Amino acid sequence: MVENNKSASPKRVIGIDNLSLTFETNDGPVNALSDINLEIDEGDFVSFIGPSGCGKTTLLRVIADLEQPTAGSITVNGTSAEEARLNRAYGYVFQAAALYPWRNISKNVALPLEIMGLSRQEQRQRISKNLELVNLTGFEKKYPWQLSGGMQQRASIARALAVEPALLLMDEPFGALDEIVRDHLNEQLLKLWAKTNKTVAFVTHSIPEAVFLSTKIVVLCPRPGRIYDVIESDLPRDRSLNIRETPEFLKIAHRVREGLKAGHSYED
Ligand SMILES: Nc1ncnc2c1ncn2[C@@H]1O[C@H](COP(=O)(O)OP(=O)(O)OP(=O)(O)O)[C@@H](O)[C@H]1O
Repeated sequence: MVENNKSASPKRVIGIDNLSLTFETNDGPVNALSDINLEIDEGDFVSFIGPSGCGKTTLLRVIADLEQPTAGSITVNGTSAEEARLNRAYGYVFQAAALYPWRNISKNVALPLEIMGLSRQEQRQRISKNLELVNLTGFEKKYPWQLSGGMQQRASIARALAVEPALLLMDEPFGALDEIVRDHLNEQLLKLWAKTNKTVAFVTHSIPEAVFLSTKIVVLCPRPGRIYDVIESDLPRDRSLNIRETPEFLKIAHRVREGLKAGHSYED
């Protein structure tokens, strides 16, 4: 019998069931995440948006196995989060580019590849392929401080991509950049996503950024950190920045804003 591997339903990349995480602190317990249920499929671009302290970073860190839930369960790429981490199933991009100043761009991208023990030739191939993906070909020998903030962030994305993960975890990668640079990088990121078919989990504080980038928007609210709304976007996957003026875009942005307002205490 010929096995048909093509299933109608997409592959589940992240499955989160009744997950909670409480930090024990000197001031008592902090319920960073409470009863989270979420499914993310292959090729999804999912944004997490919510006020400060609602658990966005903690959720990303749980997916990355950098924090352990106190209740519930999580699978990443069909395995435990720990196994996924050991299998290098994800690349992680932080808010600050976190490049090593004493290494040039090429050597920064090479770092995880050196740790993986790849041959020099394989390292060279991956460096050149991924710098090309983020439009940094020609900047291999430059040091981080010789590049703009946006270019540094692109270099850190290239470094995350170089391990060839199926999943990209991005924690406010463009939060510190001005709006025009951010717009440009948003467009580039969408193109890169379309080209590579990665699954992306993306933390942001920006409503337009979340709506522009995502296939699914998860609105969180704090104390305890929980999901308030999950919005499946019906915008076409192939989009340009002009889409932000359309009624369809504004409708989704409105729903996100309403969710944020409902979960906001304004005490902070
Ligand atoms: N290691 C930790 N120990 C104790 N409490 C923590 C720890 N990490 C996070 N918290 C608390 O958990 C809650 C969620 O924090 P988290 O950083 O995930 O929020 P966030 O939504 O990412 O916030 P921001 O938008 O400001 O980055 C906060 O109340 C925070 O103070």
